Amino acid sequence: MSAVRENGVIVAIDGPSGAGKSSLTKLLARRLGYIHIDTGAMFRAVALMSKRAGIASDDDAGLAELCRGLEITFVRDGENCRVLANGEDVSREIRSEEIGLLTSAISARKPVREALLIMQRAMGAKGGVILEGRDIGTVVFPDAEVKFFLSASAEERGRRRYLELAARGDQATLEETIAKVIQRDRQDEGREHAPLKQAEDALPIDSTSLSIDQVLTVMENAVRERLVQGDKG
Ligand SMILES: Nc1ncnc2c1ncn2[C@@H]1O[C@H](COP(=O)(O)OP(=O)(O)O)[C@@H](O)[C@H]1O
Ligand SMILES: Nc1ccn([C@H]2C[C@H](O)[C@@H](COP(=O)(O)OP(=O)(O)O)O2)c(=O)n1
Repeated sequence: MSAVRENGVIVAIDGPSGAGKSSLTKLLARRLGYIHIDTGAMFRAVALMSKRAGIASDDDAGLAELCRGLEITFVRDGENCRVLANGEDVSREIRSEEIGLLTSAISARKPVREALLIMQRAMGAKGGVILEGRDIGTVVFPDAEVKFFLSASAEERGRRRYLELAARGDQATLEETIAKVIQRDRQDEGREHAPLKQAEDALPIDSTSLSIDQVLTVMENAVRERLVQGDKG
């Protein structure tokens, strides 16, 4: 175990939509016995609750009020993790394409980022966690012991998302899906607050031509090497 923090190290996995963050975080957390924190799901939960409350995506005062009264928790469900918003399981509802697009707008608002930043730091401060998102290694935990920036070509990420949507019966075409991925990239990279970008000390992994297992091996080796370093003090 690392001598760095109480429960182990903090691992940050940042990257654009469809790069493989959720898949790899889930597998790596299982390998290491770490907690998986899906920060994207937290932003999605805020987006869902704002939609239900009729709060516009640019109503910063309304969004700040909403976040003050919102408790987001993760509950292990066998191999999976349920996302609860004020005790309600919203795991499925937050995954719709509509909520995904709304989340991209909501996540650009400063009050939302400030509120979730406090929650994310409280969840991960003791270590033994893997957080996936857009700004983990740059804003949430700039002192994270291990940082990855996981990417892939827009075409490959669109293809992966297209296969996912098709498996859910969604009729979107491959071309439409690639275009949406590129649109989300632009929004996530171009926003003023905590834009998507690679931390200077992050290990870049381009998964365009790598399998999930190949990426997992690279990540696990990097974390275990850091744990050994930590034990040496
Ligand atoms: N290296 C890879 N090769 C092939 N498919 C992948 C790879 N990484 C992820 N996928 C698949 O791509 C889709 C999106 O992966 P996901 O982990 O949800 O990405 P993100 O969380 O970065 O949006 C999933 O269906 C996943 O199984
Ligand atoms: N730490 C984070 C995580 C997600 N976001 C934004 C970026 C995305 O547009 C939405 C949804 O993130 P999510 O990771 O669920 O989306 P993908 O699975 O990557 O398509 O939230 C963010 O701004 N900061």
